[in-house]
Order: sequence, then structure tokens, then C-alpha cells
Amino acid sequence: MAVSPKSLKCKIGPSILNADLSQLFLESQRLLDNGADYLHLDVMDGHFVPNLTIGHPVVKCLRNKIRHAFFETHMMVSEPAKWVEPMADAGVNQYTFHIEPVKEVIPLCRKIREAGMTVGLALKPGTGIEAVRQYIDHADMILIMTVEPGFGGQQFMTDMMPKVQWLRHNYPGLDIEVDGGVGLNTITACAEAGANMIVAGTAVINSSDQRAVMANLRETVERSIHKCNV
Ligand SMILES: O=C(CO)[C@H](O)[C@H](O)COP(=O)(O)O
Ligand SMILES: [Fe+2]
Repeated sequence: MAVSPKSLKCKIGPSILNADLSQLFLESQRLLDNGADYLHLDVMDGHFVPNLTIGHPVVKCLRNKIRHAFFETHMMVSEPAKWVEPMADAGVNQYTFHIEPVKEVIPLCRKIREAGMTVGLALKPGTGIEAVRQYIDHADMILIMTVEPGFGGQQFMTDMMPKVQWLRHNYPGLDIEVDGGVGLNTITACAEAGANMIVAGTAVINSSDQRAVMANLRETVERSIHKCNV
């Protein structure tokens, strides 16, 4: 892995997808109390992916209860431009959208920033890194999906790691997120490839010791960042 600047930080963002959503506030607060740096909120529209989850009204309710945490929405939707203002109004901090269905990526990045949010660009497993290269300067973070988007609890795809490695090599200071099947058995591959933003759903939610799992994920990533800085 190429040398990362000292400013690169490990951030752990659990996904609430497989949590008990009838207790969304309590589940989210518990994750934050147990050491989460941010919340990764999976938004699905039943078109871009074959599943439905939550939308901006639910995010807004959650924001009314949790004032200060960083909220990332992972927009698995066919028309991400449509939800920028509602999500900004709901108190979202980072708007991460898939580039696959979007014709005009750069104007959408601009719109998201104008709405006061940071920009994440997400790639499905079948999307090559060349598809995002031209947009990286317009984004704050790149999300490399390590499962086919749509469902929690799937198996991690190790063969996505070359994408992470390429990004880290060429963009030492970039926030690079991995999402899907990330847990104690797969974090080393993510960390060594250069990911610094870690989304973990079932590995954290299903654990009886969320704090220990998140601390373990963090230690592994911080060790890799440190190795590159010495
Ligand atoms: O975007 C997602 C699925 O499309 C989820 O964020 C992801 O799957 C998290 O769950 P797990 O860690 O269980 O895979
Ligand atoms: Fe996600």
C-alpha cells in the first residue's frame, strides 16, 4: 500500500440495516455509545436494488432524536438527484450515491455540496474503477461495495480489494469506504488494501459485544495506517 498522509483517519460506521428497526433510535444510540464514529443509513428504493428500507422521513425522525452524530445515507436508488434536498433537510451529513444509474455525475456532486452535504460515490461490484476516475476530484469519499447492494448478511467479496488498492495508491489522502460482509474475518483484507471507512452491519449488530467488535475493527485499520506512516 502506498504511503498515507498522517491526516488519514479510521472511521467505523455501522449499518443499521439488520438491526431491529422498530427500535431505530435505541439501536442507533447504542451503536454510538459503543464507539461508532458515524451511522451508515441504507436507503433502498425497490428499483435500483430489489429491496426497500427507509427514506428521508425516517432519517428526519432519527435526526430529531440524535442531534450530533454524523449521518451517511447510502443511496441505493435509481434517481439519487431526487432525494438530495429532502435528505439535506432531514439532517444528513454525507450523501453517498451509486454512479451506475446517473448520467450527469458532476452536476449531482455540485448539487449535494450546495445542499450542505459531503459527497460519496459508490460502485457496485461489477463497476470497474475506471468508471469513477474522472469524478474523484468532485467527491469526498469513494465507496467500494464488497457485496451486491440490496441485503445485509452477504459474503464479503475479496476480489474487490484491487479497487481499494488502486484508489489508495493513487489517492493517499482519500476517504475510502468498504461496505458488505465486513467483520472480524475480513477486516484485515480491507485494512491492508487501504480502506479507512468501515461499514459493518451484521458483524456488529449480531454481536453481544458491539464495543469489542468495533474496537477490533478500528485497531486493525489503525495498525495498517500506522504501518504506512512509519
Ligand atoms: O449497503 C448494504 C447492503 O446493500 C449494507 O450497508 C451492508 O450490506 C451492511 O451489512 P453487512 O455488514 O451485514 O453486509
Ligand atoms: Fe450500505
